[in-house]
Amino acid sequence: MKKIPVLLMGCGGVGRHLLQHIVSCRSLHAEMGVHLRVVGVCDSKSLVAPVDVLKEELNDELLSEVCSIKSTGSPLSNLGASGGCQVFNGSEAKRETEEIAKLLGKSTGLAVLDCSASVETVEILMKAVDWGCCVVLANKKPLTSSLEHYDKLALHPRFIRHESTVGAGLPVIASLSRIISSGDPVHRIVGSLSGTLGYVMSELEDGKPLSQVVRVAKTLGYTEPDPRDDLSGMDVARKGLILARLLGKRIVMDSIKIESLYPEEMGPGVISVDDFLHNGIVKLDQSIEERVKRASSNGCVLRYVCVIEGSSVQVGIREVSKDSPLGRLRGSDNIVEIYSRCYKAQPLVIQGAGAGNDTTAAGVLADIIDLQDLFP
Ligand SMILES: NC(=O)C1=CN([C@@H]2O[C@H](COP(=O)(O)OP(=O)(O)OC[C@H]3O[C@@H](n4cnc5c(N)ncnc54)[C@H](OP(=O)(O)O)[C@@H]3O)[C@@H](O)[C@H]2O)C=CC1
Ligand SMILES: N[C@@H](CC=O)C(=O)O
Repeated sequence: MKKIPVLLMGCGGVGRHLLQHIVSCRSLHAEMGVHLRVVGVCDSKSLVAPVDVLKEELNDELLSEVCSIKSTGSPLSNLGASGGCQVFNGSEAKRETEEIAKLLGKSTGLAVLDCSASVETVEILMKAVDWGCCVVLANKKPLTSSLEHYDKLALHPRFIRHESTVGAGLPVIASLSRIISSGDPVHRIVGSLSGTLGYVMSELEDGKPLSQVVRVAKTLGYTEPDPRDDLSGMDVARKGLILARLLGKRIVMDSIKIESLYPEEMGPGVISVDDFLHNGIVKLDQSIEERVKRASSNGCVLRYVCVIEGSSVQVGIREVSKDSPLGRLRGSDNIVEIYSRCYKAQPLVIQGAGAGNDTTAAGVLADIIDLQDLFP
């Protein structure tokens, strides 16, 4: 049986679903001759790991306990050391995470999984790459910070997978990578890349207020931890940047034109998430309702669209015909249209659920299995 050691950073909605998928797929993976050996789980402050990471793993019972503790909103540190596992907190957790990555990266191999929404993981990811670890990302931030970080992560393409960073579990990165490696030049990508904004726009069409649908989108697991990351267009811009960089464009976030759905005075530096969701966003209900009605009187609907063409990436609201593929999109579905030499008149179209913890975690799991040939 091939053993793949994995260390998970981030145990929120996506991370917990991933652990549940790993456990529920045990017999399927055994039939495939693969066993995922969980050697560490981190949240923002703690790490839980077996005493001897070379020989032991966190067993399925413990993984279930981790999931139930985190699903109540409690910190991982509540777990307490028991049953052969150790809990490290604060700077000790960071140090120990690095020790595990160094030890296993250089011996058995290790897949470091980033299911956090933090930019702080970049530091360990950079070191993990140097130590020979594989990296699997749901987190878009490491790929959308500086070009220096991007280049380092992308240097060994066989060692990195990040399908869930664009379109959640949809095969967007895999399809685009195949087109690129076949030498088929991609001219243009047009897409609705946000599950949250797709859901919001189609619910607005049904006459619901923005404030209400954003709160529902959060409970459904579609939004980023701070839904303003979606509403500002930043999350879509990150996806656009990831696709553009995959196409070889040397661009940075500052060069992307982004339309935000809320004004600066409701931004993260000014009011809290709770304040925004309970008091701020209701003030936007009327203006967006009017915009939806204006579009409807033209036979159109609003969609938050990303267009990548040449070295330009633009993201913002567009009025599109109700009968167009973008206009027919419902709920959290994403659509990505890729135009290339081979897909010139009719684009290659990828469409389906583009957000949600279940599908995102499934995408991460498929990425890990895709790396199996790199492990002894
Ligand atoms: N939900 C979706 O549909 C999709 C999500 N994604 C991406 O998946 C990622 C996770 O999303 P989601 O699960 O909803 O987010 P959550 O906020 O639910 O979970 C984030 C987790 O990351 C932990 N964390 C924060 N900082 C660090 C750190 N420095 N090191 C280790 N762990 C850390 C948090 O710890 P603590 O619990 O202590 O706060 C928390 O457990 C995001 O990057 C998101 O963009 C991608 C595609 C689709
Ligand atoms: N918040 C994101 C989640 C996936 O990346 C979205 O709504 O698309």
